[in-house]
Amino acid sequence: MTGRIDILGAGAFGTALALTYARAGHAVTLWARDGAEAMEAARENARRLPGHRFPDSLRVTGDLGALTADLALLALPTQSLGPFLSSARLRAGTLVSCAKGIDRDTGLGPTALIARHSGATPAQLTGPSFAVDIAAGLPTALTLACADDRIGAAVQDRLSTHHLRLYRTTDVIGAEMGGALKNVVAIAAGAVIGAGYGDSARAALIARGFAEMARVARAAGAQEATLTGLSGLGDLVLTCGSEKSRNFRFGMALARGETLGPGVTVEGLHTAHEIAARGDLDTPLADAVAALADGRADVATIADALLNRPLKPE
Ligand SMILES: NC(=O)c1ccc[n+]([C@@H]2O[C@H](COP(=O)([O-])OP(=O)(O)OC[C@H]3O[C@@H](n4cnc5c(N)ncnc54)[C@H](O)[C@@H]3O)[C@@H](O)[C@H]2O)c1
Ligand SMILES: O=P(O)(O)OC[C@H](O)CO
Repeated sequence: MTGRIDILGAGAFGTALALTYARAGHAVTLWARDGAEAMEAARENARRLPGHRFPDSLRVTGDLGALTADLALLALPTQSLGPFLSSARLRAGTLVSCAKGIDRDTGLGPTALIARHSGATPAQLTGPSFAVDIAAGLPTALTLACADDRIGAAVQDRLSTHHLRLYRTTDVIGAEMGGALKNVVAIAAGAVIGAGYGDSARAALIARGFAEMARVARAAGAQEATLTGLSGLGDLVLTCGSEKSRNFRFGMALARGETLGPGVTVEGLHTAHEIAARGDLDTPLADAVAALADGRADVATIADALLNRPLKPE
């Protein structure tokens, strides 16, 4: 079934989804905070996702009033969501967040922010997916999480395409936590590779990182099965294993004393700080990523400290 879909946020991911749904026959309106007119004229997002011409059924606007679909996707970075939602007063019946993080001001995930700031039904779209892969039309599987399973099933149906297959869950917390926490582990994995510790060390870090993800997510109320699915383990494997990931590249750069260019979205940095600041659980990797990013310790010191903790059962 095709229809109208609004997408808010014309970064790499919002643009990739807009291309996907416009190609599938939906009438898509993509809202951009900056540069809407230039994108509409060029029929391309040259800054965030170059090389993909917009289909005729994709329209770009800078006017929030032009958004009238009953289903809207929010493709903004997590830390922007709260301020944006509180001022935007969106009308859509269902708002699907694509953000992978935890809001540092409130400690809330994206769907709780939607519920706090709008009357819409909140849902979360998450899982292993690089914007460039989706834009290229490569096969991709994601998780659509919605507490209301009837609405979730309808959204799953509408947002699945031939190449983009959506699975569904009502475990919104699990899906959100998997997406947020895998970014922290990806930064650590990037640091391991950047420091030259090798693939075996990265595999160990991924496994221990997954144990830490499960600990934090369970404490937040997530179901175990969600964490071993696309939104947890699936996205962890992708993000820790590819230099296409900004979180992974950020970790590599940290280990090498380099920086990424300005304006690069690195969600895991905020999530690491949020988890480390809570201090209520055993989270050595989140603590390490926060310390590394703040310049409080270097990779060698952190690796020594992690390796020399008391031995324990797995
Ligand atoms: N890029 C990917 O491959 C990918 C894949 C899956 C999920 N995501 C998630 O999608 C979210 C967005 O990532 P992205 O890759 O599109 O980021 P991006 O850096 O490419 O773009 C972010 C966009 O958000 C806009 N923006 C930022 N703050 C804003 C505000 N306050 N109001 C309005 N617009 C604002 C920017 O102008 C920019 O267009 C992140 O949470 C990310 O984890 C990204
Ligand atoms: O580039 P990253 O690190 O934000 O990762 C993008 C997606 O979350 C991968 O699923």
